[in-house]
Amino acid sequence: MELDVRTLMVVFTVNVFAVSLALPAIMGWRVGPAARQAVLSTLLQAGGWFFLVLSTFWRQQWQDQVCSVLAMAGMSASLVLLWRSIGLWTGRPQRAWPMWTLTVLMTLGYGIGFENYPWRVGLANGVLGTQMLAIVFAVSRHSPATGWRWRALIGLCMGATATVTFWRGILGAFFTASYPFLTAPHPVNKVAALVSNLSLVLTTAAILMAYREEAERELHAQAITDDLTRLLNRRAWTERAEAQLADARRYGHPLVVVMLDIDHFKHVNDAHGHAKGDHALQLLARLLREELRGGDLAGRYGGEEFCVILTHTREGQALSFDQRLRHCLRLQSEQELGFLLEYSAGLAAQGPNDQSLDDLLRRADAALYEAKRAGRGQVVLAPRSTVEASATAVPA
Ligand SMILES: Nc1nc2c(ncn2[C@@H]2O[C@H](COP(=O)(O)OP(=O)(O)OP(=O)(O)O)[C@@H](O)[C@H]2O)c(=O)[nH]1
Repeated sequence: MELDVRTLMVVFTVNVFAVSLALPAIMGWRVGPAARQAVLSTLLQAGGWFFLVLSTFWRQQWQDQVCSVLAMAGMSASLVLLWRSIGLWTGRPQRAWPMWTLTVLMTLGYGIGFENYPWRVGLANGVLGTQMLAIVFAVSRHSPATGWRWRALIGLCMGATATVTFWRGILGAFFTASYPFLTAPHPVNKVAALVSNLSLVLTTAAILMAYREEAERELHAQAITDDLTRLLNRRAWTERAEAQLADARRYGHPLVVVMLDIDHFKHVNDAHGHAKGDHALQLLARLLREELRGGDLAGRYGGEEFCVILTHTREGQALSFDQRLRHCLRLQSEQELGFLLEYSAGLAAQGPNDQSLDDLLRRADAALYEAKRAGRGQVVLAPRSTVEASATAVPA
């Protein structure tokens, strides 16, 4: 069977164009930056190949030079964009200027030295192959938040394409007589065309997998996050808090639950408007995030009520946390909201009688009620045992 290299290149170009139209049609237009750059990458690849095929109709004429330069620029830029989208998807974006610099220098060097065949073929393939290896490196870096399948697919495709690209570059630069032009029926050209076609199919599948993974991650984040404050919502907080509590019981480390509720919040809404009320909730959520340590857990429990788990923490440290938060809220609320915002808090340290999170929450809630009843703007520590707690607790 005789494979015609130019025909394979034309088929490939048509396929890349089809993919660059199909991807946005499948993903939609309102996608994140990673997916957008991946789509743009296929579009540039299609453009690059279009000019490459076009260039083969005018060998060694000025049209060949213009089309080839555009082809190299498009292909190289396409690789940079794919590399960038992988950085975003894996949560490890890198500075892009070295890659862009390579693209610009290669395009310039290629255009200026076009008459020198070994130079231009060696340079272009060397740089393109290097950029492909950068992609292989990007997908092979440890990224626990992303699946390995799509990364492995891209790594495989780019590894194979880089191999034929370097092979072509070495032939062009050092064995020019055996590799006279791009569409010559040389094995490297046939293999390159086949590898490119195969790699396009698999890379497209990998891009769609990465996109689906991103969409799933976003959906999950939305499902566990409170829209207004960006803290965990009640269900997610409860789930995680139960796990924290189980850990604390298993390893015997101290843990404190804090329930806090903004004081006179109805008045905040009535006097300053609902938007200001929302801003107040966001302010307290932000300060909570800033004041908490890594393993601690804050969530919006409902309306103007928040719940916090302080791990490896005893009552004294929890009281210091409350003092810090209270102090920051006083300062920031005057500055940002234009009025003083305060909260009441109930604090319950895990004791031997607490069988579940519900027990702890009940005691913290009773203490919060006490704080409200005692005049607000203060913290109350729940008595340690559930028996004592039920004695002081007043139904909320
Ligand atoms: N702006 C805003 N207000 C909310 C939100 N969720 C609940 N609220 C309001 O929070 C207010 C809570 O009022 P109350 O339960 O009477 O509590 P309070 O006025 O803070 O009184 P105390 O807790 O006893 O100090 C209600 O007016 C709710 O409408 C929200 O997401 N945004």
